[in-house]
Amino acid sequence: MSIEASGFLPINLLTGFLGSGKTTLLKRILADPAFADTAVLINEFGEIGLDHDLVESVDGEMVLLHSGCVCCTVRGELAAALRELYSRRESGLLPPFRRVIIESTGLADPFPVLSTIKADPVLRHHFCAGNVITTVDAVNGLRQLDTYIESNRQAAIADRLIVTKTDLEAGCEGEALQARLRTLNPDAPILRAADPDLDLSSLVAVQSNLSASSSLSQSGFYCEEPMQLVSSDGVAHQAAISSISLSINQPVDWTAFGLWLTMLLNRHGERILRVKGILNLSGEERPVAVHGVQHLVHTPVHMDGWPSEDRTSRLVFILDGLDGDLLKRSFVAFTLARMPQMPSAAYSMIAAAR
Ligand SMILES: Nc1nc2c(ncn2[C@@H]2O[C@H](COP(=O)(O)OP(=O)(O)OP(=O)(O)O)[C@@H](O)[C@H]2O)c(=O)[nH]1
Repeated sequence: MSIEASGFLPINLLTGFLGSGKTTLLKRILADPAFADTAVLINEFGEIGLDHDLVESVDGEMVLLHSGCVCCTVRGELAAALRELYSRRESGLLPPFRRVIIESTGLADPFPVLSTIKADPVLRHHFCAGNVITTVDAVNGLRQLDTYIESNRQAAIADRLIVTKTDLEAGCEGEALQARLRTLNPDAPILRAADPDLDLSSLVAVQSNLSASSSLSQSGFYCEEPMQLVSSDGVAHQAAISSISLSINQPVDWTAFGLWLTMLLNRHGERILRVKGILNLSGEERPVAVHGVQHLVHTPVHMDGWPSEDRTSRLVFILDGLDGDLLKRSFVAFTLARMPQMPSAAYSMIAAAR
């Protein structure tokens, strides 16, 4: 009996390190009419949540879990949000969605997230295990696996490993990354996001040979005792990681901003794990989404429109050991400049930051 036929609603966990392409993959899945009946929960690290704004024009229910990481600070909120989704579905306030996808933060340890769902008596009776889908960045993935234990855990627990950004990949890192992933997780298929034949239904499909109730205990999805993994340098991070959110309520000059961001990531990319934002650019009606992952600045993308009346430009940075105040001061110096040249104060702060 397939799980969908059993009446239990599969919960799929979409995980993967910061900036590895979770939201991009989620948008691709939700754009497929086959997944129209999907409820989505998005969790973000950082006080301004942006992903729900970046996932544009999605039918269905989308819930943003605010103010912290789902694996440590908002576990209760996750369980409550799932219960609420279910009860609204039952009372007809929501369409009868047939699966849930949770997009975790890029820093989430997936094990506590999964245990949270298993531990909740209400959820256990209505939901069942779907797949853990883990995105791995072909450009930054090896370095992230070397440095961050979360990245290893995310790869190890995956039912499906999706290597992203293979279109940007240089040199022979691809093979080394593949070998590392195989060591961490010998069983999960390793797929490429760029593969035109990537079968999305195989990502969110559920184990068809298990009954819903047995899958809760047998699948790796619900793991009581997380396996112990140690990053290659033997150091678990966490303490030094922080996030800062910046906003600016006047139109931004793209040339100056692009220069500021490029210099910043160039100089401090090692310690800037992620930057993302929505910008209100001078002379542009539509907002522009900007993304950076360590030293990599992605091509900015024009969004279809503003997600709300709010036209404020918003940026979120996730930092590892970099002084957030200094970054803020540099940003303020940048925003005070009226000319499209790099304001010297911002420049010198970037250069001076240690
Ligand atoms: N070239 C290329 N860019 C990609 C690919 N996948 C994602 N990106 C880009 O990588 C950047 C980050 O992608 P997101 O989907 O926002 O990553 P994320 O994992 O959701 O990020 P966080 O939620 O902050 O952890 C965006 O600019 C994407 O367009 C890919 O396969 N190829």
